[in-house]
Amino acid sequence: MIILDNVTKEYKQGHPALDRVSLHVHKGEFVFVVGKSGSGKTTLMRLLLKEIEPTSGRIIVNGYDYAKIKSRKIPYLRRQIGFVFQDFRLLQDRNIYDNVAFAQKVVEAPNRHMKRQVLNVLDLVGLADRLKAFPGELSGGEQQRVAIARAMVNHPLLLLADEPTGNLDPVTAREIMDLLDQVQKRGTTVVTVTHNKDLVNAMGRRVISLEDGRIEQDEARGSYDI
Ligand SMILES: Nc1ncnc2c1ncn2[C@@H]1O[C@H](COP(=O)(O)OP(=O)(O)OP(=O)(O)O)[C@@H](O)[C@H]1O
Repeated sequence: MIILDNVTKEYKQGHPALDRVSLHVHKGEFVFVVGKSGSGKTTLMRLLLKEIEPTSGRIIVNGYDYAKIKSRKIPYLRRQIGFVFQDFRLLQDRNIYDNVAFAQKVVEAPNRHMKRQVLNVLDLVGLADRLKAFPGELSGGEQQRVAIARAMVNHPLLLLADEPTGNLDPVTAREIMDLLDQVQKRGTTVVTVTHNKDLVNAMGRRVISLEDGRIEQDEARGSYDI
């Protein structure tokens, strides 16, 4: 699903944010990426989203070689990747239904499927009864559920989450992590950047630790003990 081969990203010459990182993530895996501030976690996510280009090395996601992909194919690639951010990034002037439906419209899904799919994912995240609410009327945890529903509505093969629980209390954070766990159980590969040691240690999943742009540890049922 994800192959990184000797990937380096230098924003400024001589200071690699990622330094010769090689990594394989299999289809359907759940992976945590941990590490101190500045260790390169967000850079890794941005490379996987093809928001930025590596300075050197090779990135292949779902069979797409990022160096070779034609620009007209990039929308197809992005359609297969959902993402969730710490600050939710919902459209404040749209209701919950429209926030999720908007992701569908972006990929020009046929209208007759749209409504059913939106309702399905909102049901999955437990918000089927809040369709008409606006983001400002929801708690942080509920807003993150909407963001996850939006990320899932196109049935992505890969879900990238950058600090999805960073703004949430511990109980809500656990609920969001359990939701990502369900997303993975439905077949989506999930890569989650987090600083939340308790959750990483509770979930017993693969943990990739970055330090100064390099992979320090990569453990199948890892813990977070930096
Ligand atoms: N756009 C940019 N231009 C220049 N340097 C950058 C840029 N983005 C990140 N960096 C640098 O790259 C390094 C890695 O940053 P990155 O944001 O990937 O770290 P991080 O592990 O996500 O940190 P945090 O946990 O604080 O979000 C840091 O030294 C950072 O200052």
